[in-house]
Amino acid sequence: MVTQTQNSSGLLGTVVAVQANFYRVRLERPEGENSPQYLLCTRRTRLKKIGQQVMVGDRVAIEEPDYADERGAIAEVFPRKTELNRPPVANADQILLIFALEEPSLDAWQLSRFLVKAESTGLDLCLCLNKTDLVAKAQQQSWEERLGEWGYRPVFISIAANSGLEQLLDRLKNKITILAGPSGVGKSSLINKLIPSVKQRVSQVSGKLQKGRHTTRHVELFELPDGGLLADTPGFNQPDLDCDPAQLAQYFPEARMRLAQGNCQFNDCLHRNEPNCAVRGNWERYEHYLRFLEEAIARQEAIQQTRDEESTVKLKIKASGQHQYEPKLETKRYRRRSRREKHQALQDLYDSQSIEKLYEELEDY
Ligand SMILES: Nc1nc2c(ncn2[C@@H]2O[C@H](COP(=O)(O)OP(=O)(O)OP(=O)(O)O)[C@@H](O)[C@H]2O)c(=O)[nH]1
Ligand SMILES: [Zn+2]
Repeated sequence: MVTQTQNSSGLLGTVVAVQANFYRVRLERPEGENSPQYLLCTRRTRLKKIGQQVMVGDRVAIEEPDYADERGAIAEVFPRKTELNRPPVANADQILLIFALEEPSLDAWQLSRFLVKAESTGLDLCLCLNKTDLVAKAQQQSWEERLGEWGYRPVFISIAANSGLEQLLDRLKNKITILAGPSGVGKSSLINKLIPSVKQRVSQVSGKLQKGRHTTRHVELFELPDGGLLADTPGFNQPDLDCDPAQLAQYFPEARMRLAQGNCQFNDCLHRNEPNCAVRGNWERYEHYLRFLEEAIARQEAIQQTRDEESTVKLKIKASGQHQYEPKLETKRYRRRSRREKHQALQDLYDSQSIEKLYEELEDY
């Protein structure tokens, strides 16, 4: 447990953008009306030494604020409620998954894949369907019913027609939300709509933070007008399902509900052909489950195989270009020497006056 820092300023904030060694921090309680709301901070050496990373979404304590220059130093990172690696965001409360009803047409398989991926993070999930202006009411209702069977109650919006946005904003209030969804569904349009003032685009304030904007590792948090932060992530069309096959059923609300009502005969049931399975049945996405399961198993097997091969064989490429695996010879393992041991070795070399050896040692010291 990290205790509150002893720093005199008692200044707390949330990291809203990270780029290289700089962190843009939004202050919780700006000092005064004219003092800055954001400080560009570095990370204290002490944090580097203990390997404490700072992520977007982290709640931090700041030392030595320089309001004139809008600079500061992060002295402490508070324990995280949640932590996601891809995208790298700390303390996120939920994922806002956005799809369009048309342009591009809503595809059940693609939607299902994104839903499963989102469920696998363990964060809450809010599904939003955009572009209601492009479909007839009946089509919207049919999706509403269908998704209800899947276990989801989507928020229907039209950014173009300005509809449903109040309801959506309500779901985002005072939360850290990660925005995700395929290309072309309206993610950028939504950000522009919800955050009308360009000034609120937190990373635009600084040239330094702007550079990495469209790289996959770059995440920025946008401040919502009524409180709350929205993390923009790059669009992707086919999320990889890299989850544990045994966990997959937990990422389908329909399967979760069946497992809550009854048990499978076998504890390690994968819900395929096993006898007395509580999950197998006549529900629409059962075929999605089966296909994703095969994918997750294949992925796991491929990883295992690569590991096995790496540990026992090495790839040799012959002059003819032919690839051949050969058994690996036992590699000599070097034990990492402690600093004290290294120091002693240097002292010995110095004493023996072997200058060349001494230089060699100094290079990796
Ligand atoms: N008809 C209609 N078009 C919309 C709506 N919302 C967004 N669009 C349009 O959809 C297109 C794609 O919107 P973007 O906001 O760029 O989509 P995106 O999800 O950010 O796409 P990527 O940047 O590729 O990830 C644009 O031409 C928008 O004008 C809507 O509610 N109705
Ligand atoms: Zn089962």
